[in-house]
Amino acid sequence: MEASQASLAVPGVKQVVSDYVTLTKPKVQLLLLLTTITTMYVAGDPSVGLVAITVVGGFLSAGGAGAFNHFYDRDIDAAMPRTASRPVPSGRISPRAALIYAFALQIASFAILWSAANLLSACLALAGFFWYTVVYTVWLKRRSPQNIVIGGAAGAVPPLVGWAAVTGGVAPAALYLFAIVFYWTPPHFWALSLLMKDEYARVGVPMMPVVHGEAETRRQIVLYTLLLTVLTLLPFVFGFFGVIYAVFAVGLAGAFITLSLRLQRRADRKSALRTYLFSLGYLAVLFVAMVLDAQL
Ligand code: HEM
Ligand SMILES: CC(C)=CCC/C(C)=C/CC/C(C)=C/COP(=O)(O)OP(=O)(O)O
Repeated sequence: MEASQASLAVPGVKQVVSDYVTLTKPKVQLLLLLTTITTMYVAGDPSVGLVAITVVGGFLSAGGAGAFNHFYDRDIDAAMPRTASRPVPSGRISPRAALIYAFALQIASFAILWSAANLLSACLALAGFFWYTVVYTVWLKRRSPQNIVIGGAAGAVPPLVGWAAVTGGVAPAALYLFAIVFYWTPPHFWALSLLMKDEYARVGVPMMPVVHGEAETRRQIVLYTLLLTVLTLLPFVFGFFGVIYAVFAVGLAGAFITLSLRLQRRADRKSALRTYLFSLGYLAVLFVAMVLDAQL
């Protein structure tokens, strides 16, 4: 009896490991790291070892940032059904442990990137960590509907980390890749926020549909998708990428614009979900297309 009570109270090793992995937002990491890896092959001809080290460093930094977000947002996460069962609000991991873990991961990231890649890539990852934790999570998320636009810059840092790891610098082309993720983030998140509006409203987080309404959010999604389209075509116009990239960029942009216009016209949840899901594939395919273009 006592033993079974103890096993109820103390989470098993599997649960603990799974919770600490959850703190790093692993699914989001897959796409963040895809942009890092593909950028590395656009920037040059990195060794497999350097790519592996950069992936580990990037994972630790973004994972630390995710853990900090779980720590800081535990009050609002506890009040939203989507997030209530996360490790910290559900009590399986203490806030203190999550905070220590967050900084430990970022310190490990800095040490690994600095020693095995270079100081610039380590500093850029640290800047991404700072932007996502302090600027987005602490400062803007609960204050302004522009939280995604400004705070979203953190998620655009991984290509800079990858570029710096390979070349030791940040060329204008790397800033293009940064800008692409930067302009992609608002349509990605705002489409999803249309589905989560009531939850955000309940906890007082001023996301776009809560503050400016759903119609304005759908309009902004179309606007940013158009800006993103122009931006993604510029590298072709300036000769940085060739025809392979252009074919993918035009095809992807056509589909993204079609979906965002349909979302505006139909104003239903299904279209919002489709636009959000497409945004994930859009970014992945666009970055892979860059590698194909650069290598073929
Ligand atoms: C401020 C910027 C961003 C915000 C607020 C945001 C927000 C979200 C939210 C709320 C979800 C729903 C799933 C969840 O609850 O975790 C999500 C999913 C996702 N996001 Fe973002 N996102 C941002 C930027 C990015 C960036 C830069 C990337 C990668 C380049 C990314 C990749 C993903 C992926 C892959 C998913 C799907 C994860 C899953 O299926 O659980 N996001 N995002
Ligand atoms: C280089 C570096 C360190 C980059 C870090 C970038 C990073 C971790 C981006 C994650 C984006 C994301 C999932 C935001 C959701 O936060 P949210 O708090 O709005 O969503 P939630 O309500 O699901 O917690």
